[in-house]
Amino acid sequence: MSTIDLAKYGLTDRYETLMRQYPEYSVGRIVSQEKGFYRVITSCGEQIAEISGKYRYQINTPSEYPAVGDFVMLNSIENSNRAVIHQILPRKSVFMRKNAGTNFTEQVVAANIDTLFICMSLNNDFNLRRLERFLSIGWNSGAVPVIVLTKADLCDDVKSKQYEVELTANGADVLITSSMGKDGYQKILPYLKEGVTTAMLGSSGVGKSTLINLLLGKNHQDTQEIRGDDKGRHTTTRRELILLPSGGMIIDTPGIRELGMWDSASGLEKTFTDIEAIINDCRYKDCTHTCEPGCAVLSAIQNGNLSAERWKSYQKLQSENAFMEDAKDYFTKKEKKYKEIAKLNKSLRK
Ligand SMILES: Nc1nc2c(ncn2[C@@H]2O[C@H](COP(=O)(O)OP(=O)(O)OP(=O)(O)O)[C@@H](O)[C@H]2O)c(=O)[nH]1
Ligand SMILES: [Zn+2]
Repeated sequence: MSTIDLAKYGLTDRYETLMRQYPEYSVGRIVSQEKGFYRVITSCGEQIAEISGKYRYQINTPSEYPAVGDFVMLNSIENSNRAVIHQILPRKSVFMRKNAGTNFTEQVVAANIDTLFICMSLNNDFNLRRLERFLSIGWNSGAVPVIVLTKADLCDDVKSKQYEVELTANGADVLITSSMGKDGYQKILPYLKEGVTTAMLGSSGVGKSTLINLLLGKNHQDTQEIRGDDKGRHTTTRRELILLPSGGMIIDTPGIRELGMWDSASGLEKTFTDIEAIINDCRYKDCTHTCEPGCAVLSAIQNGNLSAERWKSYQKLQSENAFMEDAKDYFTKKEKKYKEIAKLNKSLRK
């Protein structure tokens, strides 16, 4: 059986002390959250875990659910790669997302991030007010923000912009990067030490994925083989807490991205009124805009009224939104169901 050194995954003395309260369980760190289960890295490898019914019943607020980056106490189910989560160890830092318009007020998008890279591009995205907002999200979380100015190759007054940012940064480090040159991301490397957890925050398109891919040296969508499946099927799983070859980790979740998504209170519709109008002209109400006759989106792209890039960006933001909606829906339903079952059990025992 493989033994994994959890220090690489950020298990420090702090957590070692905290986990001693639960000698009956072993420790693991959540690397991704999927519909209905978590992937947890443990000293024996990756396991698929669910929260115990008892823990779920004790949950009072959504923030008590485990999230990517959490250290959890679990017990493994023998002869399987499954486990049950019984406790979350106290968080060192936490990123919350507020859901406007629902009673689902706060949700944890990631936990235990040490260093937060706040990315802002030196060209179109440059906006000191937004930087201030991101900095406050960073400081509030408990992580240490580091400002990463991207796309230096597209800016001809780097020095003066750097100066403005340093005045706004209020003590946070400011790094200049470009993903065009081979070495444009080197300044980030000193922050990626073994056991350190990082994340990238910033508006869409500032170059976060490009930087992450450079740091990884490959595309981070892993293809994993499902073992024990007679069809030898392949599935794509997205690991959201990723170990970097340089040491250290990066957390890249749709939730974290979403924190950087909105510049103001405006929603997707407001940002993409042009696309919403085009979609209205599709022949079919349930048009998927992929192959249908009379699809207004496809013809707008073809005749140049809509750029394929803008369409791609819209779809990306849409799917991030859908992901959050699904998660919200799942939690609400599951919570309700478990509470009902627990109540029923309680009344039967009386
Ligand atoms: N010129 C230049 N272009 C860059 C640089 N970094 C990224 N880009 C380009 O900018 C575009 C957006 O980059 P992404 O890495 O997808 O941006 P992102 O921040 O991950 O965007 P989201 O996934 O929407 O959050 C891509 O076309 C990149 O090729 C850079 O340093 N210089
Ligand atoms: Zn269409």
